[in-house]
Amino acid sequence: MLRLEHLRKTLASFTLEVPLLEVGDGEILGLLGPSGSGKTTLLRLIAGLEPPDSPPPRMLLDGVDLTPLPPERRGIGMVFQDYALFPHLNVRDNLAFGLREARWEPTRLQKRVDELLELTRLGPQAHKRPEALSGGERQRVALARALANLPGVLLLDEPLGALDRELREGLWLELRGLLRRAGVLTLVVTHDQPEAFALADRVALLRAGRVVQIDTPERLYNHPKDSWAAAFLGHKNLLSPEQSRLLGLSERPHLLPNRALHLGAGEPATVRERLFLGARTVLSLEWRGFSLYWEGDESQAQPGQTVSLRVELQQAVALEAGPIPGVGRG
Ligand SMILES: Nc1ncnc2c1ncn2[C@@H]1O[C@H](COP(=O)(O)OP(=O)(O)OP(=O)(O)O)[C@@H](O)[C@H]1O
Repeated sequence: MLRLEHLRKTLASFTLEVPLLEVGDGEILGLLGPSGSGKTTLLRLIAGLEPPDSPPPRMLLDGVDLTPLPPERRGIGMVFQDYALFPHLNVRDNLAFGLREARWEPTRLQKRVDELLELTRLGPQAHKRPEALSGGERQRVALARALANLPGVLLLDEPLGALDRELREGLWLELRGLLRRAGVLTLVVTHDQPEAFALADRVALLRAGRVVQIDTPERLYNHPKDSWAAAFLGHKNLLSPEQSRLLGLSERPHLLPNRALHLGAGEPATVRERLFLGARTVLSLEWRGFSLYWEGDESQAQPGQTVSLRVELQQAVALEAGPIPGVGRG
């Protein structure tokens, strides 16, 4: 288990402050937050690439404090966005490199490389150099190399960031499966909400150097803490305290999740805009003077038409006050 206590780092006007963070054995924790929220700084502190502020924190890995140890003695594997593979070495030698440096005995080393090729299903590519690999294959080599020396913790910084959107989505299943098979406690940084949800067992949401909420993807999405978290996680229908009151809810911010909105058998709503996104259709609706977004499998409703909308207000989720205003009125 990894347990961080009283971790603090100031960089110019930015401060990262993590009073307590625990990650379980074999757990994949996603670090999700906007640009500049401190995700990379947190990884760098754990890896020992950045010194923490004093008084020194405690960073316990299975009870051993990593804080005084240099990076190479922390038992941490890292994958950066650019993968940093050795271009002149084939896949097998890229994987063997660190093990040779660590003076692994040759038979044990070859066995470990074979295991890694099997784990990452890179056997057929073993004799190719990085230039002859696809983006996804390079990413797997980088991951295999980070796992080579049996690290206690794996740190992934935007591991799919070098790949384009469609390829990234295709690799979520593969990467998730690979991490599961590897069974190593992993922290994975991403600024992409679906990616964090797809890869992680739990997600820590960072804002301005603080972990504002940490939970399973489902609970985080269904019960964001405040309006900021709800908006960052992709929710569109946020009500201000005043709007909540007008709808008969308590006078605090609320989230109307998509499951609360049903087309058919309700009150009239005017379609302002319709977006067809392939698997989903999005409608921007005006209902009782509120702007609401509906999202579903299909709707043929066109801008200017009136549809019937049923809003289940009992599904509204109460939020703490946050900086994002509610949905537009009028
Ligand atoms: N060496 C440094 N000196 C001064 N400020 C720094 C330094 N490194 C990072 N920062 C600042 O610390 C803050 C957090 O940076 P960090 O890279 O951890 O954020 P991030 O969440 O990983 O962002 P991104 O998603 O853009 O990579 C930013 O405001 C950044 O400008």
